[in-house]
Amino acid sequence: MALPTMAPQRITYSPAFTLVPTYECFNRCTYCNFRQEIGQASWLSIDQATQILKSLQGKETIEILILSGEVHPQSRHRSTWVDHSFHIAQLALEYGFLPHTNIGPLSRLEMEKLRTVNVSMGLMLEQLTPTLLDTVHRHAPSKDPHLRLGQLEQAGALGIPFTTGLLLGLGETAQDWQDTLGAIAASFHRWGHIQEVILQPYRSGQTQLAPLPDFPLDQLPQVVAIARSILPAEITIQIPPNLVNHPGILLDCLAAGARDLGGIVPQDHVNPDYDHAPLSILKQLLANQGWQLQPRFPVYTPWKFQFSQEVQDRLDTWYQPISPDQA
Ligand SMILES: O=c1nc2n(C[C@H](O)[C@H](O)[C@H](O)CO)c3cc(O)ccc3cc-2c(=O)[nH]1
Ligand SMILES: C[C@H]1O[C@@H](n2cnc3c(N)ncnc32)[C@H](O)[C@@H]1O
Ligand code: MET
Ligand code: SF4
Repeated sequence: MALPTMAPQRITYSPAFTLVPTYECFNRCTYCNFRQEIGQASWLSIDQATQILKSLQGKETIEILILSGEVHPQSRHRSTWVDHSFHIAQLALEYGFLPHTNIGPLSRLEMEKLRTVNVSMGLMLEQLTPTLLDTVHRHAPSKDPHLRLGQLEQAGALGIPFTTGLLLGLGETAQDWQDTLGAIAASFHRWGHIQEVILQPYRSGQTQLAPLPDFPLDQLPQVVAIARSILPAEITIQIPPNLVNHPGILLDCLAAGARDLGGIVPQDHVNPDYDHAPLSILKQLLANQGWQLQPRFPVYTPWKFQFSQEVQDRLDTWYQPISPDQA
């Protein structure tokens, strides 16, 4: 008798493109390969953004990921920076894409403004332990864990679909992983807004202020298993395949409960030294183990959230109405 064949399990990714309002950043996270010194980088102009968005139309891109260096909350340039990020997201919507913004911690008013032009937003919690404020985050006020946890709460109170995550390998302990994951789970239980948690292994690059040893990739499947046991089932665990560039470990992470590969982008601006493998290679690798790689939107359950009319109209163009004979 033939054994019943298992239907292939779905693994998702987001066909994305990253736009960077500015690489200038007032923080100095010692591991960052993205930031540039203030006054040394030009900002992305609206004209440049328009050209890029036009060139992406009609291809596979769905999500425009807006990642930025940060302007100090008390700087007189702060509102210019927030407004600029707003206009880039608005432009992305106009050109037919679904924007997701992660530009650092925001005041309530700033978050309320940006939500009107984003389908989801994000901020990595990194790690909850305050000890990192004496080491890698000594000169990064935005990485205060209380400030960042407050952002999860603020996004929850505002009902914004949210992505967060852990940066692994900063000098934290296994207990710190559990504490950070526990705090994310607690915020989700209060508000129900966290859709995915990224487990991002630190990988060194060419331009960080102070290199750290790489996070030992062979420990990642164990971290995925811990995360799966702490996080509610509604939260998807995401791992970046360009940083987890060892096929056996990538598959072990899926076996341990990771179900998403995040934004697959032509160029990862945060980790410019780690290109993504071609999609066809990833698809085949996963298919060999009975996993089916499929694109997804940057918001998982849009019917659970309220959006601005502008965002809702754009979402409606992507979500095909279900016809009565399909229902
Ligand atoms: O390609 C990347 N996408 C990154 N993404 C995007 C992510 O992979 C997903 O595409 C989006 O969250 C959409 O759901 C982030 C999103 C966040 O909210 C916070 C941090 C990151 C970090 C990265 C990153 O380093 N590289
Ligand atoms: C956008 C997110 O990218 C992550 N990030 C910043 N620098 C690195 C690096 N060298 N390796 C991996 N992730 C990094 C941080 O977690 C930040 O919040
Ligand atoms: N500056 C933001 C943060 O660290 C997002 C980009 S990091 C490369 O949260
Ligand atoms: S990780 Fe983000 S906050 Fe830290 S220096 Fe880089 S751009 Fe700035």
